[in-house]
Amino acid sequence: MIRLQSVSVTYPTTARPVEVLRDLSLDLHDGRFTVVIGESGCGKTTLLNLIAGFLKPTSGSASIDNRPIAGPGAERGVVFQSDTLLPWQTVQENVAFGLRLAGQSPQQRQARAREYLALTGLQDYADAAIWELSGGMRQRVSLARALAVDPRFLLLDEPLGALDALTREQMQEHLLQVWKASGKGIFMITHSVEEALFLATDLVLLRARPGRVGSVRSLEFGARFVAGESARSIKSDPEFVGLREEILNQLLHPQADVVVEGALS
Ligand SMILES: Nc1ncnc2c1ncn2[C@@H]1O[C@H](COP(=O)(O)OP(=O)(O)OP(=O)(O)O)[C@@H](O)[C@H]1O
Repeated sequence: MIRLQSVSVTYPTTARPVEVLRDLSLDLHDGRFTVVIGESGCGKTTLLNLIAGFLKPTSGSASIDNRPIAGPGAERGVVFQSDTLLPWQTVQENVAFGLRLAGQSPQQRQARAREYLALTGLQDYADAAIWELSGGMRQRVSLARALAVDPRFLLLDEPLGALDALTREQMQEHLLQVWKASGKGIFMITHSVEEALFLATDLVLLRARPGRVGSVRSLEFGARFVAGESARSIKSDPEFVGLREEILNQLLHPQADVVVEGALS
């Protein structure tokens, strides 16, 4: 389990120190799909950077299995909004890239890359060049590359934000299928309330200035999708629609916060 305990982050900018997160506590459980939503600038990426080990808290602690997070680690794979693929390499070479750093033989790397290309539905594109792929396919390559090193947690910073609406819906379904098949813990940032509701098992609303947890909810819409219900049926369910409006209202009128107890541990 990844645990953030009373973390605060203050950036020492040239004008004056900026307190971005204050006294934030959050648990990320193995195998759960935690989604963070909150207004622009409330500190979501800062939170992801803490979990990834790119940043240390100004105060408080970030730990994995009670060990302090001292930097990036192979058990936490990160996928960013814009892909960071190597354009001169093929799809399969990109997926195998991280495995070279992990010290695997060429045969092991190719076998593992093929396995994760199949998981992300890209088995027919192994030899394609990156520039031949659509935005959604590139994000799937990024996902396959992060999964191939077998992290316990995937950290996704607005991974679907640059995609058109239809591809985004398809990728949401795809993410849930990958989550189910891989059993990984996922931590994801999004700006879309609908996306957050559909994907999250644990939905975290961040409050702004300084960023702190407004509420945490346990949800089962994603579990219903992986159990076989269609995305359209789930997203048009009155319960889903009602929650979407409620959360939009909370984002627009922060005083409407409700902290749901028991979802943090
Ligand atoms: N390295 C930094 N130095 C100084 N200020 C920073 C730094 N990184 C982020 N900030 C500031 O901290 C605040 C939170 O930034 P962060 O990127 O974490 O928010 P966010 O919720 O992810 O935003 P968005 O939704 O717009 O991506 C912003 O005001 C940003 O300008």
